[in-house]
Amino acid sequence: MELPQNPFRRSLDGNTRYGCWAGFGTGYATEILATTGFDWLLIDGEHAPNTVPSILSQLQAVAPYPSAPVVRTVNHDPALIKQLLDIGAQTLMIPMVDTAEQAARLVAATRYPPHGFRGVGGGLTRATRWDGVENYLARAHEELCLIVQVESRTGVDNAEAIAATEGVDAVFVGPVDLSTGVGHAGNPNHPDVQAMIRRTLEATHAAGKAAGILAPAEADARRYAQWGFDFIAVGIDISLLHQAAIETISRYKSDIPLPTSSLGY
Ligand SMILES: O=C(O)C(=O)C[C@H](O)[C@@H](O)CO
Repeated sequence: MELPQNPFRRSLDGNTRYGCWAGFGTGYATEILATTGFDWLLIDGEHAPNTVPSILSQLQAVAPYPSAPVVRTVNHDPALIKQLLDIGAQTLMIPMVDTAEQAARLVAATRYPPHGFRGVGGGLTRATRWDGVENYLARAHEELCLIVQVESRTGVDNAEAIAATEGVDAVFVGPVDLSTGVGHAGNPNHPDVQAMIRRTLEATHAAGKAAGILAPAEADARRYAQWGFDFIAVGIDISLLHQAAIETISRYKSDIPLPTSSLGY
């Protein structure tokens, strides 16, 4: 069979693509999201209770739907990256990338020798459809998409070099970690943080790469779309359930405390 296409990579055509964080860690919940019209879904292996098997079940659950899966790793471990690629993740988001050297090593972790050091799983893997994909070893990289997260002052300072790293396809700003790391905890809208976000966006576009960001508050998402962000996560499933539950019960009970965050995290 032909190498499966990567719908996320192919969707990055200059139009803003809207996504949702998938944080429940189950195929059942992520499949529900996949039926609702989001362009892409972030299966979060960093902060959600996910493991390689739970990510596999979510990839299988969303496969029939148009929402493209993006898998976020918990760290930079090449062994974990190998496992996630082997179960068929084609788009990876890696958190906390501060330097071009880190970015280059992450690229190498996704490529087979001589272009990198990914180990060969061959017929054991869903990625190769159990050895059914023709020329997988030579062609796998064509349908991979590597997104690195810039979410520190150092990362912003190095944004040009990170974005220009060959094999990096996109840069995703982590507004919560960035704002917290520079002394504005929970306030990505602080002018200093907004300037850092804009700088990262411009550096990414100057390198010819796509830029993404998380913005659950509608005003933020609309502003970032206007700035030219290519993909924006406009919701977090956990927060959507939490908010809807509170709104529902507070129609019947007057003593329910309303959510304090206006950012929607
Ligand atoms: O720093 C950020 O912003 C992110 O990387 C996203 C957070 O990790 C997200 O889990 C907040 O809910």
